[in-house]
Amino acid sequence: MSAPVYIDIRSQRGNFQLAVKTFIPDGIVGIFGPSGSGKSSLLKIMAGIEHPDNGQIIVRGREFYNRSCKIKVPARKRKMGLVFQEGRLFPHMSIRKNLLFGFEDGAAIGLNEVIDLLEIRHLLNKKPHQCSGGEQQRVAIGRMLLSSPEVLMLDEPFSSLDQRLRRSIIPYLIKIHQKYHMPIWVVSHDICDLLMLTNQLMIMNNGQVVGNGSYHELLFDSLATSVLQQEDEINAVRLPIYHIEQVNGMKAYHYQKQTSSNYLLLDVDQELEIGDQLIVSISPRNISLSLHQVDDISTRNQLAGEITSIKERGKKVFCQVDIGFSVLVEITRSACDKMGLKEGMNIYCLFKSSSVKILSVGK
Ligand SMILES: Nc1ncnc2c1ncn2[C@@H]1O[C@H](COP(=O)(O)OP(=O)(O)OP(=O)(O)O)[C@@H](O)[C@H]1O
Repeated sequence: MSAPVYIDIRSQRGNFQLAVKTFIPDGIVGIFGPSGSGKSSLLKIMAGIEHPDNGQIIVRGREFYNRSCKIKVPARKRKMGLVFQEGRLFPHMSIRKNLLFGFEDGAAIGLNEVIDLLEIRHLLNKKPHQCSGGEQQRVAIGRMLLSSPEVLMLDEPFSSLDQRLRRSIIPYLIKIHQKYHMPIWVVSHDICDLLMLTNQLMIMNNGQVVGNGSYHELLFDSLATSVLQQEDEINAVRLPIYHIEQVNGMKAYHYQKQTSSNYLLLDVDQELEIGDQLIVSISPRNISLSLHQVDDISTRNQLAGEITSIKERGKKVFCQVDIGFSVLVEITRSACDKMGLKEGMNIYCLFKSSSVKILSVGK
């Protein structure tokens, strides 16, 4: 649709040097890296709140910064919407007034649209302190949307909230992206939070971008691995529910539009409906591979797929398998050799219903 983002900047702040040279694609991008790696500094520079010492920034064809050409577009003209961790709502103003702050007539996104999208109508007459942390986050995002940003940037939008609350914002971010096709960049310390939103990650370390790509690619990238190795590998996937049926006394959730024998058998407390967007996680260690379906076994989920890649990470071997979505499966080298696993082979992924965690359910 539009050109992605090009950044080539250097910035010295005391002992810390930010030296970033990268492209950022459209879509939702998760920015991950240890504390002090420069994530917030980068977002502030992109927003125009701070400026680098030199370099160039181009966003969707517009040059925001070019030291040699003396271009320095001010923050208010950039339309880079940066939402801070704590939301920064005005405490003395009602939620309605907070939302309308910065809203200009003729803005691309209307007030009612934002109120409905973020489900905040019941909050309009309240003050920020009368809203929960999650509600305040939604209002802060709503206020930013009303300023018609071209890119929505969220700096640790989840970290002041407990896990359940902070994850409640994720379906709203997905809805924003689906509705407005707006690039969204999210900084988080929690890789699982990011993977609930997107597979596309940018990894930062010591002021540099050390990886930019899909989580599955980055897991096997030697530079990005220096950061990702601190984390357990995880499959976190977003699945739409297209059809629900009863199979052997359990509910089977079909996640592919076309008819398929692949479905998830899940232990779910809440009532799920067709059209729901389910975000689930499963550890690569909890999935087994089999060359055939296995009848006399208690493992209920046996999903047919194709091995798309086999890669090593330290002493571990990971198969990436397409079962209608891409999953990583951790196996031993000896199992891989004994089964003669190869890319392109048909395979079954076996896992217990109880090993699938439901992270979020949204519409
Ligand atoms: N204005 C400044 N003057 C001096 N040093 C600064 C300034 N701003 C940031 N820094 C330093 O830059 C480094 C990167 O900070 P930054 O906040 O960008 O990291 P971060 O990756 O967002 O960290 P966190 O995840 O903890 O928020 C830190 O060492 C910080 O102390």
